[in-house]
Amino acid sequence: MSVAPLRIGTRGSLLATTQAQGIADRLTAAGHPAELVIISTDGDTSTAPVAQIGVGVFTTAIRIALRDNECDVAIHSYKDLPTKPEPDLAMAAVPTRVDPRDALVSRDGLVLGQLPPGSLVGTSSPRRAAQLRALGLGLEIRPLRGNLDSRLGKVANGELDAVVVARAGLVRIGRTDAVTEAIDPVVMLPAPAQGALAVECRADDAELVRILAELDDPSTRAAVDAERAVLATLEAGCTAPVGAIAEVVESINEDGHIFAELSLRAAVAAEDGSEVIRASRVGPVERAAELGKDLAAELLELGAAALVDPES
Ligand SMILES: NCc1[nH]cc(CCC(=O)O)c1CC(=O)O
Repeated sequence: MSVAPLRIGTRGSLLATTQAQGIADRLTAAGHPAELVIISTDGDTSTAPVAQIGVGVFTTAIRIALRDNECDVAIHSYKDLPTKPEPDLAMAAVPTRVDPRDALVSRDGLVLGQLPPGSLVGTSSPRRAAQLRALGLGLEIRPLRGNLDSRLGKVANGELDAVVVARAGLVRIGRTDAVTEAIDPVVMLPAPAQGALAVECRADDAELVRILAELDDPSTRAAVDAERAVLATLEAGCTAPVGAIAEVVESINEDGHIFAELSLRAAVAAEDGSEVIRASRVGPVERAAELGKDLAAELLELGAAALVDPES
């Protein structure tokens, strides 16, 4: 290996650079000095709703930089990655995820159930909007984009009564103080892979694949594989009203032997909140992707296709 530092490609937002610096620090501590390379993505240069810009808005430019050898490693928020496989890139590590739940940030510390009807709640995620509407609380959903600070600022300045964002983002930038409720997945299922990072490199960079593998957390990888298999099977993208969460849980067999299983829950919601289709199952950790695929098939049997793509 050359002695030049590993170049880690990342977006330039506070959230992105914080999470990428965490990976760089771990690599440096393990004897592989690393530095960040900031890459601007369509999601950074456009203020249009993400659902309009299309899939891969936060990730495509970083992957191009990786392919063009402008960086050696790419770090993405895993939930921003399209589900389409990229055979020339290796998912070299999926580090331990942080809390995957969505978080409510409201004025006056109100939790969801305390927000009066008519409260203005900011989110541009169809998944969050649909699940919020399905609660039947009479909340008014308002579009919300921009970096985390500006989103929180809209609550602080009174423009909105509350916003819903990924709790993981607030954890990473040290703003968990702002959270008024970590929303239980029974109330709102997070986006598939929320709170997880994707660490990619070129698939033919065998030595780097081996080095990055040290950052991998197999339980997080299994959970994310199951959640994203739901999304891929439903042929839904990162802006679809699809939520999923998987967790490795301990089970016990008849001989008293303790073993790990993967527990997966998923939901598809109508954007107007009129319907939410839910399903869940538990299966072997080694069969994470099949578990997700099977669960998606069940959701489709229950009528999910019409909710994922209302035109169909
Ligand atoms: N592009 C949005 C995005 N991508 C990843 C995160 C949060 C952190 C994560 O899920 O790892 C966010 C912000 C949000 O949803 O509030």
